[in-house]
Amino acid sequence: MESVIVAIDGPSGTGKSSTSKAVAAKLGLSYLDTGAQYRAITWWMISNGIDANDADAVADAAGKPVIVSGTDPSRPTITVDGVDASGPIRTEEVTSRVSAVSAVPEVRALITELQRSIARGAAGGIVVEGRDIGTTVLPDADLKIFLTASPEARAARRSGELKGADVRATREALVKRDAADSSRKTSPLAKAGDAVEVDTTELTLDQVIECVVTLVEERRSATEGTEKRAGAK
Ligand SMILES: Nc1ncnc2c1ncn2[C@@H]1O[C@H](COP(=O)(O)OP(=O)(O)O)[C@@H](O)[C@H]1O
Ligand SMILES: Nc1ccn([C@@H]2O[C@H](COP(=O)(O)OP(=O)(O)O)[C@@H](O)[C@H]2O)c(=O)n1
Repeated sequence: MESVIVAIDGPSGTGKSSTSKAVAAKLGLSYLDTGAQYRAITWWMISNGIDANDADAVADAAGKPVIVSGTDPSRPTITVDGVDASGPIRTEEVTSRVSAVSAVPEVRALITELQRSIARGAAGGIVVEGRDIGTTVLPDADLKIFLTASPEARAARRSGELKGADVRATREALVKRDAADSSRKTSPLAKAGDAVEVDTTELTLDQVIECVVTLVEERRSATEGTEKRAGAK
């Protein structure tokens, strides 16, 4: 297989970003954080005075910001209208509004198209992480992984990142965001039927990375075997 497309989905704090970046770096693949794109469009809406809960206003403005994602796993970047957005997209304000903005079908249609064109352009292969990559964005991905972990483990990981954050409040915010992401009409957070589910609750990050690298390598050698047999016919 010349290039491999890996889709990694799952709720917040399951280890998607850390795992995807490390796997891409180890295997020489590109990397795309689709959550960062939804965060970027949400940041633009807030900066331009558009109410995230006003779906019509969000839909009308969705085509205005120009979002560009850099796909080097050792240095992922994101800009909005040429401005570095990597810091501002991680604020509490963006986190609390991103589910509303990302539920708007016009937003999803635009961002999904952007994601597909980035994946098509990644000649050596790519790891794409998000919520609907295996189900909607790249249903023909070579390998689909669905990461899970208990809400307690996920909240502990997240509050470890946000220094001083209360674990209970973090857990509540996270469960609320998962519920919104899983229940929206357009392309909800869901496990694809053919995805491999990995429960990371009791695993270290290194173990999760190793597990996914092994799955990619297995998939690659299985496909190469099939390609060789087809070529020999
Ligand atoms: N298996 C794991 N065990 C412990 N901590 C982890 C594990 N996987 C990820 N983390 C940590 O949890 C936090 C959230 O991980 P991240 O990759 O951002 O998750 P997601 O992208 O799914 O929201 C990070 O600080 C990361 O280092
Ligand atoms: N493919 C995706 C990725 C993210 N999202 C939305 O973007 C939000 C932020 O995603 P993220 O991956 O940055 O979230 P974290 O789990 O890293 O906090 C999610 O809560 C979803 O609302 C989405 O709808 N579809």
